[in-house]
Amino acid sequence: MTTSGLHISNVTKYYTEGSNKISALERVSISVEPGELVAVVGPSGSGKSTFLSIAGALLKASEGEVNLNGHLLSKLSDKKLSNVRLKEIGFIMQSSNLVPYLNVLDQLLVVKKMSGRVRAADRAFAVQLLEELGLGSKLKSFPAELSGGEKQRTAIARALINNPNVILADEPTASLDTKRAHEVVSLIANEVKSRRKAAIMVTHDERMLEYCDKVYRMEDGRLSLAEPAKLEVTHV
Ligand SMILES: Nc1ncnc2c1ncn2[C@@H]1O[C@H](COP(=O)(O)OP(=O)(O)OP(=O)(O)O)[C@@H](O)[C@H]1O
Repeated sequence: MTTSGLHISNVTKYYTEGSNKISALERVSISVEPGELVAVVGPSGSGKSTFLSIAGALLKASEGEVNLNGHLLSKLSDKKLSNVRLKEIGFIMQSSNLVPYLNVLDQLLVVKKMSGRVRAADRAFAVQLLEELGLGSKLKSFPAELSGGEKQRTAIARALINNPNVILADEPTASLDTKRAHEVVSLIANEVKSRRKAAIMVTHDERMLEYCDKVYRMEDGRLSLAEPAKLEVTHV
């Protein structure tokens, strides 16, 4: 039976700088089930980017294991890892990173093209996702014609187009005002619930924690479940 969701066990990551060994993560463990949105908060330099890169198969753990929807990442070749990244993971980054010369619909279809042919059903799914995210009237608009919130919503739809099992979001509200930030994170939460994705969001933004099922805190490379009463979010 395939293990669904994202399961990270005892992951340690060392960086070497000359003769120095820097420990960025220490025996980090977390399980995220389908339909769950968890937040990771913590001060700058605590290891959040390293953690998200390892969860997203962009960086290898020094020790420990990542099980991503049944794939044990330490056992995969680089080619298989890039396939896992393309098919199993949707990334939402701080800035939407849209291609300036593609319209909103094509931003999604170009991702589909990278993993094969674009079928009529793919186009229909892309339109459905964009409609769900309130972009039904913007299919032919170019990034320069969109607001910050619309760009980020396009990035959410793009993260979902390959129907990945895991969503990883890195400070998705960094460039948004309060209203747009709420809109974007509540849409991420809705998609995670309705499409049963296992999702992790790294955030400095305290206002967004209400949308999350669990909040973890990263401190000096160690990850722990935050008690709501003790939660302190560090702003940078
Ligand atoms: N490529 C690298 N080589 C050496 N040390 C690194 C490298 N990347 C990160 N580090 C170190 O690992 C630790 C964790 O860094 P990381 O970027 O994961 O933290 P972060 O919580 O994401 O910080 P921020 O919120 O500022 O992005 C820090 O001490 C950092 O200096």
